[in-house]
Amino acid sequence: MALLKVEKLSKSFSGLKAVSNLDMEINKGELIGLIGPNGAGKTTAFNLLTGVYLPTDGTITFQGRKMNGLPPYKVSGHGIGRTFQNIRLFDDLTVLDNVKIAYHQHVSYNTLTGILRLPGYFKGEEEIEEQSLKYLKIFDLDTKADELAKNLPYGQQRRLEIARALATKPSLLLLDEPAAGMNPQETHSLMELIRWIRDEFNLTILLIEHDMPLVMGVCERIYVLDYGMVIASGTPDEIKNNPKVIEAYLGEETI
Ligand SMILES: Nc1ncnc2c1ncn2[C@@H]1O[C@H](COP(=O)(O)OP(=O)(O)OP(=O)(O)O)[C@@H](O)[C@H]1O
Repeated sequence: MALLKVEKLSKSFSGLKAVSNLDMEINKGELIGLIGPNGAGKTTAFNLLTGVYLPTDGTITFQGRKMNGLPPYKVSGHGIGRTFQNIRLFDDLTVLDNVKIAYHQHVSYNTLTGILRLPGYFKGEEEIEEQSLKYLKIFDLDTKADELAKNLPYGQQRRLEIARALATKPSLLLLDEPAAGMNPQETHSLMELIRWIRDEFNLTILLIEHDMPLVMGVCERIYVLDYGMVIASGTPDEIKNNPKVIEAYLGEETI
């Protein structure tokens, strides 16, 4: 059974079909790319998958459960985590607090324990801090734990967003242009990191990206959207050589 099955998923904005009849099947452990020109519907697809938008039509099935109509916090609770194209950190909180906030929903102490500050509460807080630092270390951000998020360079903010998404303990992680604004060296190490977190955390990853070396280097399969529709899907080699994709997106120079 596919981990994520998307059938005939559509979303219209006052007549504009942003996503149209999208079919997609992703198996556990896969690393999948979603590419296409600007305005093709990629971010809208992510917003549908995470409950930000209600589909106009179609179904989303995740781990055998229908996800249509669930609000974002419930989708996240079921194990779909994401990052955003426009970084959405809490700018005026520290790097550590940005991760702690995400981790909070997974620690088991009840409200009364929290209100009364019983020993279980402190154990919970300690555990959150320890785990959050662990995530920061993975992304080489542990030495920045006490800095304000807004003071980090752009590439580090992007890594912090991924760390925060991981702290929600997803089984499916959606990354929206993780390499945007990164230099080639940062992009290369991000590519290795994405592979590593997939293996280390048993993740399935779907990523939107315009950086073709990253997509082609890291993804096992790729879906290509154009005007909201899938125009091709396949391995990086199949996609690179697909005339429709070359015409709509990649351009002749990539052949
Ligand atoms: N909330 C909205 N209201 C109206 N139109 C929208 C909304 N969100 C997206 N659109 C439109 O839907 C289409 C798809 O947009 P979307 O952002 O999903 O594309 P994209 O493939 O992610 O593009 P990019 O690569 O530039 O991020 C575009 O024409 C966009 O203007």
